[in-house]
Amino acid sequence: MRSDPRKVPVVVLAGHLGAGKTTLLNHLLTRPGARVGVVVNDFGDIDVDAGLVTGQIDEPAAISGGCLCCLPDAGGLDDALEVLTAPRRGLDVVLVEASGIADPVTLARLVRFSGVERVRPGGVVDVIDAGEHFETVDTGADPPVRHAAASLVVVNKLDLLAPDEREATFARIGERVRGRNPRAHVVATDHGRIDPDLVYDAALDEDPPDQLPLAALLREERTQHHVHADAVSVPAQGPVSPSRLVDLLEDPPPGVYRMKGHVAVRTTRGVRTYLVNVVGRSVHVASAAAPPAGEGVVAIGMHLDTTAVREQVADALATRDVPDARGFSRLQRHRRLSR
Ligand SMILES: Nc1nc2c(ncn2[C@@H]2O[C@H](COP(=O)(O)OP(=O)(O)OP(=O)(O)O)[C@@H](O)[C@H]2O)c(=O)[nH]1
Repeated sequence: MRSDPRKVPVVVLAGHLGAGKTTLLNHLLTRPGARVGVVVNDFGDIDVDAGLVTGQIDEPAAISGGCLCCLPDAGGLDDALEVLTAPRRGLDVVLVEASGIADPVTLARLVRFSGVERVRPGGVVDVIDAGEHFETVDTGADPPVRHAAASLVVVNKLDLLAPDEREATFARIGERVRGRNPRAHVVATDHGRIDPDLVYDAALDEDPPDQLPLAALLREERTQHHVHADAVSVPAQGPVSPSRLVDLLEDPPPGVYRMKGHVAVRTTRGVRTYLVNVVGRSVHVASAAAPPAGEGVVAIGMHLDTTAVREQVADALATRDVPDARGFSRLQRHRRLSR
């Protein structure tokens, strides 16, 4: 059976917190020629990811405030897909970037059973943080169920491993993925730099035949629910103290695995804005333009004491509108190391 050309493939970009989904998405959007629509699911209340999507699209449809698979009615996913698959838009593909806590099996199901007529399931791309995978995702005796949902597995961040560990780690992840899903395509990369055709070609696949694990999983009545995660979003009211900010980034509140957001700092040459990212133990700081919706940080983790986390993050983001040379040089050091 050939696919209906009037339908638009919808590809889910999944991956654990901070694995590199937004980075991969931005890489895909640099491909000239493809007309791509984007849906971004930010788990916190601040649209950090939506603000970071760059490239040749009008504007991403942002679904924030919770994880897609937990929000009632999938949090408006069908509404976004209805708009993006409208024939007058003429899109070749729609990419849905899920929050880092979303379960790929549930996401695949949301697309498969979407009420939108012009949607065609285009597969699941699962981004893996090569350095953290065996600490965060693949921690049991059996390979994780999520591997069954992926049509393409992108083993990312290999640059963060020692050169002599890369091949073995990639092979080990591939073996575990194929333990669940012999058909999954597994690629190695860093910074999401994969051939975009891999994603778009995955989108050309017909529906998987019934014997495939995904089809069976999708038929199951009970969906797999992810471990409950909490997000604490704290807006900043003005420039912050770089010393306190760096203290926060280097030593996040207990249970916080992921932090991201924009912050501004007063320097002797004016106010500078930074994009900050924490994933596990790694801290990434980059210069950024001031976000239209204002600065702020989202902290995400499992079983958080949200009141304590909020207080700690708010303390670190308290306004301090005077230059602090020592703090600034600590922040700049992180920025240099992040390049
Ligand atoms: N060194 C290195 N850093 C990377 C790579 N890919 C992404 N990063 C960095 O990792 C951090 C998280 O990347 P994102 O693309 O925001 O990850 P994400 O999966 O979208 O994050 P969530 O949506 O919060 O789950 C950022 O600081 C990226 O610059 C990589 O391959 N190597």
